[in-house]
Amino acid sequence: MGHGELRGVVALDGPSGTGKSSAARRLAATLRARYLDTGAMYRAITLAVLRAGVEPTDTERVVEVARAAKLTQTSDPDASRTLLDGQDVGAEIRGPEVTLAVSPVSAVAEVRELLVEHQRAIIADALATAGGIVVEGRDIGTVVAPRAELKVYLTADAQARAQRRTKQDTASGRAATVDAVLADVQRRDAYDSSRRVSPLRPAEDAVELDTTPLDLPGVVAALLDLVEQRGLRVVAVGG
Ligand SMILES: Nc1ncnc2c1ncn2[C@@H]1O[C@H](COP(=O)(O)OP(=O)(O)O)[C@@H](O)[C@H]1O
Ligand SMILES: Nc1ccn([C@H]2C[C@H](O)[C@@H](COP(=O)(O)OP(=O)(O)O)O2)c(=O)n1
Repeated sequence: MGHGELRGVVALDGPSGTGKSSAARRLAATLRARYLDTGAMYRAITLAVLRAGVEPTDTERVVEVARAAKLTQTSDPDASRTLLDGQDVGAEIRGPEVTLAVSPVSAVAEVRELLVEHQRAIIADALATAGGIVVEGRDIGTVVAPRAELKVYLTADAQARAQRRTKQDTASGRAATVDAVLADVQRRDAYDSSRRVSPLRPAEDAVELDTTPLDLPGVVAALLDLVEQRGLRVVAVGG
């Protein structure tokens, strides 16, 4: 596989609805780099927990399920897929049942250890094969890739984030009101920021980017600027 135009790791963190997934995917596609959605991995383990009939707060059994689950996360920005025990669960992991249960599951230290190890292996492989990867989540700059060449922490007003999510849910056929989505966004923000293990917070050396006044192309352009300023964009010679 040929090398793309990104050298190294771009870490994108931030709360729900700030545009991490969409911006990371577009940035990676533009730079012909790899893309890793770590939230999808926590969601897939959460789906496995629900399918096993285990309570998301039953830490011991959650860890057993996480250990037994066969999780595959692909890193192609144009076809990022999540497979659980061989089955594509991309749609199901975005549903309300998983969204409701994902915070307690992702607060379990052993679950995080397993997934962080898996994520680091995907990153190492991407660096070897494509030269660069954009990784998004909550703890990429702080825990998963603390030596990332660029760390960006995305923020946006809760109201703006709830509006974006509501539009997205409606478009994918899930009924949602802005108020209900706002309550969910705030509940998860509080939970993810206050958990003991790897809480959501910006790395000390992260650049903060407030996306409230920006549209998606605007966010991607700002990220591309940062990539170029750091000298991480190389123009491939001969493809
Ligand atoms: N800057 C933006 N302005 C308007 N809508 C946006 C912006 N960034 C993302 N969106 C939309 O908001 C929704 C949530 O974005 P997503 O990338 O999934 O956020 P995150 O990964 O941070 O939760 C998506 O429907 C996306 O298209
Ligand atoms: N690196 C990560 C990524 C996600 N998580 C947790 C916290 C989030 O509430 C869930 C779901 O993440 P995801 O990015 O898919 O969620 P949103 O797209 O923001 O709704 O997983 C995490 O703890 N660490």
